[in-house]
Amino acid sequence: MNSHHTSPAVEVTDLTKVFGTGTRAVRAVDGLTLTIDQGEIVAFLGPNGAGKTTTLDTLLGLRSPTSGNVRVLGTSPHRAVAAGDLGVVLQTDGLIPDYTVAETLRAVASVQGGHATTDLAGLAASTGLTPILRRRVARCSGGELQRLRLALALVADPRLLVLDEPTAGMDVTARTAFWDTMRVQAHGGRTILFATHYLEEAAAFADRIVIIARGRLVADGTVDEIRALGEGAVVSATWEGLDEPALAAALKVSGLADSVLGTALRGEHVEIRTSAPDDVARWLLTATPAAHLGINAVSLNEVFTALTDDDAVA
Ligand SMILES: Nc1ncnc2c1ncn2[C@@H]1O[C@H](COP(=O)(O)OP(=O)(O)OP(=O)(O)O)[C@@H](O)[C@H]1O
Repeated sequence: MNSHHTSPAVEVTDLTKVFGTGTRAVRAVDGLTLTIDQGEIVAFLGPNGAGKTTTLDTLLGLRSPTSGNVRVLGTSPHRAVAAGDLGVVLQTDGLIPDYTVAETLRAVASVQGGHATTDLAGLAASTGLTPILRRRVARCSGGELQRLRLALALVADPRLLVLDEPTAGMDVTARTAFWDTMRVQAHGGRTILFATHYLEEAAAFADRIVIIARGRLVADGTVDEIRALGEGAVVSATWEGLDEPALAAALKVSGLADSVLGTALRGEHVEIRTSAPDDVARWLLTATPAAHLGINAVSLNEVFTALTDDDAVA
């Protein structure tokens, strides 16, 4: 086997990208190191301005690093693109409004030359475009356009597919349909790297979640590993007639106040985030009027906010 097949799909080493100079310099990516193996499906998350797009642009050869190194499938981004190994779905691109979906597919396939699939009908079918092949680009919905962009990215059957917020602005139905299509494409060892703001879709679709903030890596792991970074669990219950002072007083008497990381009270619904969920649950059931008890892991959203919060201690 040659190194082309065994090398990582993506190797980012100490990548830094600075825009501008002097007092106006922006460190968009700040010493990022990341390896993605072939066949992995990775979600790339971070708040606005975290450096996701800049990192992806560097991987695609659209920007050069200020320092550090980026390799794609064992070679430079430019070589990987030239070899047809890299498929890309970006937030903006130059689709031609007057072309139909079919014409767009044919045009892109023709410029890809020898790398392009000869089975455009099959590609259209697998990306859900068959019913709209004769529709003009100008008349396509946002979700249809993204499926078209996906099909264009797949024309050369690339081994690495990079998508920058592919479902931004889609409604829930369109997002679900898009990821159903993506599932079909995530076969045969294709590596998929996508940036997103939607934690649920990262958790539902990716094997691995990479979170960056201010250009730096803040977390990297499976969905369960990321979730486990959230401290404690949330015990929820209904408690008739409860108000904030009564809750504080009851917790004080319970002897469990030290384990409590936070509380939220909405009407009769109380949530207690705690490092001792079993003890808090037992106390609620045996020593208080609380009912309808539930214990849940801290949500991914809460973990994400805690990890990427600007005020968080690094
Ligand atoms: N061409 C540029 N010139 C100057 N600054 C830039 C440029 N491109 C990006 N930046 C800055 O670099 C930082 C990272 O931006 P980037 O677009 O990579 O973040 P992002 O994580 O993709 O954000 P979003 O989720 O909002 O798309 C931001 O502060 C942004 O303003």
